[in-house]
Amino acid sequence: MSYFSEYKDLIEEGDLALVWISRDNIKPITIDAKETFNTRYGSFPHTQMIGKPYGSQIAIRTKGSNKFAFIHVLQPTPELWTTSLPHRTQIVYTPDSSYIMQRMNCGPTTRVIEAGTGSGSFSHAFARSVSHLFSYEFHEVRYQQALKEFEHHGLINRDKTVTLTQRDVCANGFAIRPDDITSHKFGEIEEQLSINANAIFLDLPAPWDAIPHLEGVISKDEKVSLCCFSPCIEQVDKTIEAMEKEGWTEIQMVGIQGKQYESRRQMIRTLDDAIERLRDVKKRKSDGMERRKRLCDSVLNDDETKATDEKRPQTEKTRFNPFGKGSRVKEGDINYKWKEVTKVESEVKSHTSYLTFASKIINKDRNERTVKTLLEELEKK
Ligand SMILES: C[S@@+](CC[C@H](N)C(=O)[O-])C[C@H]1O[C@@H](n2cnc3c(N)ncnc32)[C@H](O)[C@@H]1O
Repeated sequence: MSYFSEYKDLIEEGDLALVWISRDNIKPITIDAKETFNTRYGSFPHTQMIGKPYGSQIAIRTKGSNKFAFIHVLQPTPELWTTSLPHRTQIVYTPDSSYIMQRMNCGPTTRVIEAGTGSGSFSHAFARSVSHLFSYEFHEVRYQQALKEFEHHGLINRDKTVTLTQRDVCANGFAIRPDDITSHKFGEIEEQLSINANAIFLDLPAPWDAIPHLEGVISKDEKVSLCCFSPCIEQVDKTIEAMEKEGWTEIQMVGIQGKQYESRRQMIRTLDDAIERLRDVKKRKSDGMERRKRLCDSVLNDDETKATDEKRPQTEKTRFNPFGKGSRVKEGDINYKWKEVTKVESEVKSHTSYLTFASKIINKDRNERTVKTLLEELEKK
């Protein structure tokens, strides 16, 4: 099965599962009854996970203490995989990949070319949504690792969602033939794979060398979208030059700036609360001054015992104070009033590259028959 596009309820032997330790710490594991997942908080035998529903919390008592350590076992998604995958290269993160896919109108009929495959982060997102992904990687070891991973994850399956090919696309283009190193199994009379791509994503150091090779492998009868992912503005400049030379239009460069928005509850504080708080501050100030004066007097009078034994006056400090100090109240406590607020991260994290988009329509002839059929269908509605 494809772990990334099909859902299942229960955790089973042999499954690829993602262990959520914290937001920044997610680890992929293959469920095996003989294995144990070790963390610095404790060890979790896989047998405790098997048979439980995905999303379950697994808790263990930590060694030498009465506390609990826990993890959550999740089903893989392309988004979670992006945050947990083994990095073989720089990768494309979800804020960029989701934007790119919607800009290129990716859907169940899209045939995508992706180069290079790298760590396969974007490949997993494409594979879930599109009709077919043709992914190219020229580095032999990275190609082999990606092939093994895609097979294990069910991306190269009977429906052949993904075709992975070892190729330098800048030097040799995108056409796939029987003597190429590729995951595609050629039939006896098949001479060349029909690619007919309508979306192309290039994450390469020199996309301008790959762009001239696209003409022969893209769809001729529909609008084709292209996106190049480049960290430097000089690369953008050279890419745009190549796009214009090769007849690509609607060129636009975009940068994604992502921020995390956290939803939380904030206690509603009234004017009475504010007045009470000011009274409390004033009282504690005068109590403190008096105590200090008494302490000085007793030291001057050499009355040390009295000074140390003197009990501190009771203040309102330990009572709940809606302005922060005092006893803590759990967020959402039903004894207090709350409102929903949004906390925004101050830092912008997701900008890793410039995204240069373009489009091309090769065959601009109006197909009168198709237009007539479409208009007739519209009229019927
Ligand atoms: C930054 S990584 C791609 C990361 C990928 N987008 C991801 O999300 O995991 C770039 C990859 O392109 C490959 N590459 C560079 N030049 C290439 C070329 N001319 N043909 C094919 N692959 C190439 C590199 O080996 C590298 O693995």
